[in-house]
Amino acid sequence: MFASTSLLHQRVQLQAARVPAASRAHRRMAIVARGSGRFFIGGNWKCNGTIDMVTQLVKDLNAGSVPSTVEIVVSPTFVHLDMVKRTLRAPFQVAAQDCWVSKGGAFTGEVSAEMLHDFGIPWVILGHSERRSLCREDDELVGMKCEYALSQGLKVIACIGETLEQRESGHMWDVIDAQLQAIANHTTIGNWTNMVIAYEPVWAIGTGVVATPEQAQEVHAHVRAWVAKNVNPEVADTLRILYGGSVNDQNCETLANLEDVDGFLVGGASLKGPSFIKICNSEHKHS
Ligand SMILES: O=C(CO)COP(=O)(O)O
Repeated sequence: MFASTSLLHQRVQLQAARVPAASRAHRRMAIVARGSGRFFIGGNWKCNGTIDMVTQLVKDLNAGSVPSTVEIVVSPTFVHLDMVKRTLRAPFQVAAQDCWVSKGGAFTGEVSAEMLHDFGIPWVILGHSERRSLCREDDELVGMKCEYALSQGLKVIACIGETLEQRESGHMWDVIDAQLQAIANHTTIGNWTNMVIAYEPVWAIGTGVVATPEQAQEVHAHVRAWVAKNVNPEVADTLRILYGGSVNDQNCETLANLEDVDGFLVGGASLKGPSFIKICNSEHKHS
């Protein structure tokens, strides 16, 4: 089910219109030329899984057929991470769901970026809304985490997104801009190629209410325009902006076809192997 269309955002469309954007096809060629998958699918397993369940999920993913043009990264819990990394076949990669903000040491319960790098974990998700709300991670902390993880050679899936209250009260663009600004403050231009941005409206996460194609495209275009204006136009052209929030194997094709949607970050549906494989094939059908 798609959420009802909001009419909030002429400002963004005007802003987006001022920035000469590369076409989707041109953008994807540039992304491929620098060696990345032109479309990106993340599977965020959150705090789920037993050894048996994870073993079966890895088996299902390994048996699936996925296009070589798509970069696919699954993110198990810390305890399952090494097991999944060792048993999942290429092209699947793995990501941690978080890491500590600085060098490891006396920080009970934490896992540092250098430990992940040492284990050969290429990616980390940072700033997920569940960590922002449940663990009180603010914009500045998320920016600092991005900076440290990137400095240790990790690639980052940086999450942003507004709550329903922020959207309905007209504060959504300020919230999104502040989240982007904090990330940009801590990221060198060169490091943006090691980062993807995941737009995950909080009201769509785990609710079954997915953003409408208009809502998703509007925010993705805004994010690209913001990065073009405040970071660098070339960075914006090749930045992969993912949508997350109730993506499933039924709605993924419509969303994958949107101009500024370069992939997904999938929660619940990434725990079901066959569904996730279908989502991994959603963009391929449009190429
Ligand atoms: O939070 C998400 C991915 O990080 C989205 O979760 P759902 O796909 O379960 O809505």
